[in-house]
Amino acid sequence: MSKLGPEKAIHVAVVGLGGVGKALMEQLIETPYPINIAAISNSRKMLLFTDGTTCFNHLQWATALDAADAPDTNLDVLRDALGALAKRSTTKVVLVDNTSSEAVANAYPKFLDAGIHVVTPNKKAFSGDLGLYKRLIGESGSPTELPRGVFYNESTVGAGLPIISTLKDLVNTGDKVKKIEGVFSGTLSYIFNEYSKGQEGGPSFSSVVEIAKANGYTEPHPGDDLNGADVARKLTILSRMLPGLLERLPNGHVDVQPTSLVPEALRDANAQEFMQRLPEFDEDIARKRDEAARRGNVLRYVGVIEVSEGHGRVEAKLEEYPKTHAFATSLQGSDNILMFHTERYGARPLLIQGAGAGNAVTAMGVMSDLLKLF
Ligand SMILES: NC(=O)C1=CN([C@@H]2O[C@H](COP(=O)(O)OP(=O)(O)OC[C@H]3O[C@@H](n4cnc5c(N)ncnc54)[C@H](OP(=O)(O)O)[C@@H]3O)[C@@H](O)[C@H]2O)C=CC1
Ligand SMILES: N[C@@H](CC=O)C(=O)O
Ligand code: NA
Repeated sequence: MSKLGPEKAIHVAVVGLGGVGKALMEQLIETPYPINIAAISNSRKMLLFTDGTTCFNHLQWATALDAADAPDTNLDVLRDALGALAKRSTTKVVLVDNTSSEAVANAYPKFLDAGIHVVTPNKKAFSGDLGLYKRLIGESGSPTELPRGVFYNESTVGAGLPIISTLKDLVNTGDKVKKIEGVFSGTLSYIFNEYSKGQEGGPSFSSVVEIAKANGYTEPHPGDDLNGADVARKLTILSRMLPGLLERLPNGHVDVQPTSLVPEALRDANAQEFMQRLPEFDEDIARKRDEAARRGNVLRYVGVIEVSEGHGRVEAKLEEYPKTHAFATSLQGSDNILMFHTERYGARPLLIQGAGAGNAVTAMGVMSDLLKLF
């Protein structure tokens, strides 16, 4: 329980109020830690409370945003307002990005340079352009007036599960990570956990995808999960944290070519058309499931990162596993399972398992990152 008084309150701007953003607002309202909401925004509207004169009622944020005549969601306006607040405040100012927007991700360096901290479940900045990533980790950039902000991104891999923090701890304490393998997608885990239960006559693939979407596991466009891009992003995020891996990969950078489960005809479909037309392709994937079942196996979508003497490998693929394998027996719902094979955890890997997608658990990871700033 926090004993911190209101004078210790950190200032938090919440950008993105979809599934994760709404769950975060609930946790911000409930928390005993002192937090001032400095701004809220979705893709259409933004409300700023950085001038200290607005009395913001946390409980009515949705009504306030809906009612607002505030069409400006300009990130420079937000950065300037938060930057000014950072200059005059004795406590920290934080941008929380709960979008999957590349535009917001691209703006992080400007926020960090203005002394604003960044907390986010958005994977784009840490898995996209290497130049942007180098700016984020401070390998490039120019001197700043205020001390540079720091970023926390626990929920970018395994939602609230302590994956990023564990990997940081392993690396920072000098352990040598040799291999990370597991099921990295909550959506694909849910889909194959449920789908493998049935055989001929079981649930259709598209109906299971529909439930994963309704449960808040999927990306805003479910094709981003089914084409393996989301797993590839998570593998890239972890790979970039692993000393010595990049130089062992072909061309010196992570280039995951994930197996895609998206039918060719739906490759360019928008989210709505994608979901409408997915049932047309149910038979193709049912055939794969039934063939695996006849061999006594189940389907699982897995990721592997390997670093060995002179060699590196990063892969995302659909594999068959015997029904007795841990990936077949121990996973339920949207579970992720990650195994860290390291020098110290030699004989038996360090294992992390639990819900790897869902609004509440993702918001919990974001919230836990925010609490690191007190
Ligand atoms: N759901 C999960 O289990 C997990 C999600 N994540 C990540 O969390 C993030 C959010 O996911 P989720 O909540 O499911 O997504 P949603 O689609 O439910 O919500 C996204 C929100 O972002 C807003 N938005 C989009 N673009 C902008 C922009 N340029 N400026 C301001 N707001 C914007 C949207 O506005 P509007 O309402 O106007 O459309 C919406 O409120 C994603 O990056 C996802 O990868 C990470 C781990 C797990
Ligand atoms: N869509 C993602 C959400 C978490 O990153 C997943 O299913 O794993
Ligand atoms: Na995590």
